[in-house]
Amino acid sequence: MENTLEFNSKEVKGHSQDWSKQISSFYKSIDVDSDIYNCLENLPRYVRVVGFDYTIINGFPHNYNDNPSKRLKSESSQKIERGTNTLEMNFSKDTKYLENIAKQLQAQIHCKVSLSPTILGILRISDGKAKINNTDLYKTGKIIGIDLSSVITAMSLEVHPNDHVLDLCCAPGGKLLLIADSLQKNGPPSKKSFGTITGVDISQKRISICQSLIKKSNSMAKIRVRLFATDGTTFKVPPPDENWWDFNHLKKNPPSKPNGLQEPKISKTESSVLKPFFSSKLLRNISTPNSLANKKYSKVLVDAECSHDGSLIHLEKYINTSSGSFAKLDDEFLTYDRLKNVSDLQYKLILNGWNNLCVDGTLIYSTCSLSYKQNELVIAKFMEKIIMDHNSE
Ligand SMILES: C[S@@+](CC[C@H](N)C(=O)[O-])C[C@H]1O[C@@H](n2cnc3c(N)ncnc32)[C@H](O)[C@@H]1O
Repeated sequence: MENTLEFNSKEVKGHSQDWSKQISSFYKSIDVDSDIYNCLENLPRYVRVVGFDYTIINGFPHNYNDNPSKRLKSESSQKIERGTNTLEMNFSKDTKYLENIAKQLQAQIHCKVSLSPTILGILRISDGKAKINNTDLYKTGKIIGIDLSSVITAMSLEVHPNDHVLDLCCAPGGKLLLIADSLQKNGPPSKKSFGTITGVDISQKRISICQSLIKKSNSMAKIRVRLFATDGTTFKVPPPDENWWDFNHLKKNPPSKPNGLQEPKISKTESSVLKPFFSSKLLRNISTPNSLANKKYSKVLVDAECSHDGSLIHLEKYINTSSGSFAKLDDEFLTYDRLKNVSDLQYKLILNGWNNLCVDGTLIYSTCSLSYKQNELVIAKFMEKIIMDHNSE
């Protein structure tokens, strides 16, 4: 099916009403409710309670009228399958804690806050425009804003505490921080929990925001994070040694040069020459032995740059603020040149994500666009390439 939105973006630029009609018909053609923008007025928003092991409650999706608190109390513990592990969750203890945070938040922002009926650890704020930045809970890093779809994307990686995760387009870092928390679910780093997350983003400004969010976070999981401000299409730094967290191991195997960094030899994005933009002290001090130069990540997330047409909250910001309009959205995100190049960029990002992924690893590709050109067609081109490469080996 053709993506009318992108093919016609040049013609509709500056004609916001046409564009709005056009996006509606585009959604209709892919079986998305064509009235999708009519609900822009009453969207809820979501926040994540930092430090949880985010768990889908009894499968997904759920009836939104369900009462999660009541249901969770009646099923005080539940076995959850996570990869090859079965985890026992104590819902009633978690629910009490979450209800308490929801109550505090409600008192601070003066609108209804409830537990998400689908994912334990997520709170639903009835008013999508409610601001959380001035609340104590946000300032002390106990909650962080996130879309429900972002939570589901990050959870789809099914991270295990020993996974080394690569997030190739990480800023501002909502998914990265959630994944870090999931790595921490068995407690501090150890032999059984040495997982890390490496975030990469090309935008210095956005990665600085990511760094601030990490610093603000109340979660110990930030010890597992390192960030690189560089191009995700060529990034090639291996994951850390599995003893990175062990001071004694470090003492016995000190890095050969300060910070384990060597003079650039090949390219700026090559292994062992690229300096992290941010990392915990332990992760910064590791040296990458030559034997690990070809080591790869067990999980890769490519949350690619896109046209943002599927993000209703994002669109609402453009349309319902005094300076906003569909035309502004066109100018900033849907220009012909941007759309022409974005699917090439997406293809290069997913291909490099694949090159950084170990055998039997998991790669998730996501966008906040509903367009075929940026989703199905990128995946098809990528699959074609890896099948061809495989056959010619
Ligand atoms: C959809 S946003 C990522 C959102 C992020 N994963 C999160 O959960 O907060 C896409 C990001 O891709 C970044 N980006 C664009 N081109 C890139 C490239 N060549 N390499 C790495 N990052 C890139 C943008 O700067 C932007 O921050």
